Amino acid sequence: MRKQIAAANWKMNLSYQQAAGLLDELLAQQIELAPNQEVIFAVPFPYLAMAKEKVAGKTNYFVAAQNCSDKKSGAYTGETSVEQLQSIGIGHIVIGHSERREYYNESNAVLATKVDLCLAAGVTPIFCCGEPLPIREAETQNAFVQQQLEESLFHLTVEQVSKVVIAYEPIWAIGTGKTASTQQAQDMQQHLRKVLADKFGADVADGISILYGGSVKAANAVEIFASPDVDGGLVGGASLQAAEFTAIIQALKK
Ligand SMILES: O=C(CO)COP(=O)(O)O
Repeated sequence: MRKQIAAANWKMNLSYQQAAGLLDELLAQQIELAPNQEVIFAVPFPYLAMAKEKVAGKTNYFVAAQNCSDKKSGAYTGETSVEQLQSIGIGHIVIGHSERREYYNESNAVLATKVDLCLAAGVTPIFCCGEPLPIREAETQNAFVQQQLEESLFHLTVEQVSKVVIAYEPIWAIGTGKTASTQQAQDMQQHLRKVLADKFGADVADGISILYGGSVKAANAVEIFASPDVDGGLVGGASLQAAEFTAIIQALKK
């Protein structure tokens, strides 16, 4: 079975002390993960080293950055490169979250470059995609999200794309409490897997983990994760609560 992943996206939340305390509380549960299960904490840049230290030695627990530069290196004040993140042991980076696409104008082309930089450095990109509400209301979501994959991932080789984790996050479900229905999530993720199969072959598509994100909670995680094409979740608000995120981890398919 492909990897089942519970990924926490803390976004720009928590003080250092709160972040350290949350990790201590979560890790103290000593949740045993099955060989195909992973937990990833996507934490703000200043907390990466601390988080790495706390998950050290815990099998299948990882720390991710929430972004990276689309430049390899150089005079880009304030930016952080993939290679700098890799050099401190960061092996996963969230790429193209809808908040970065919206607030920082990250295009599919820029995101393709970021994916390339991740793969060149041996870092796993967690590639985010998803439609805004008007697209959903127009019922053109499949074409919209398919285009995001086509423009950012379809230049990859079979070997490269097999290393990508995808997170489908309908923008209208992010932070709203209005979770996509289980059917809506499954329909889209099944469509994305078919699109990937048509391009890269069924075996490769079947091996790619596709997460759902958008108001995942302890109360809905079991139902959402049970769908055949949902391989876990990328979780915002609920990941800031130890009890919530513990339940979400425990909802992963084995
Ligand atoms: O953006 C998200 C995760 O990346 C989802 O956020 P919420 O879980 O708060 O809806």
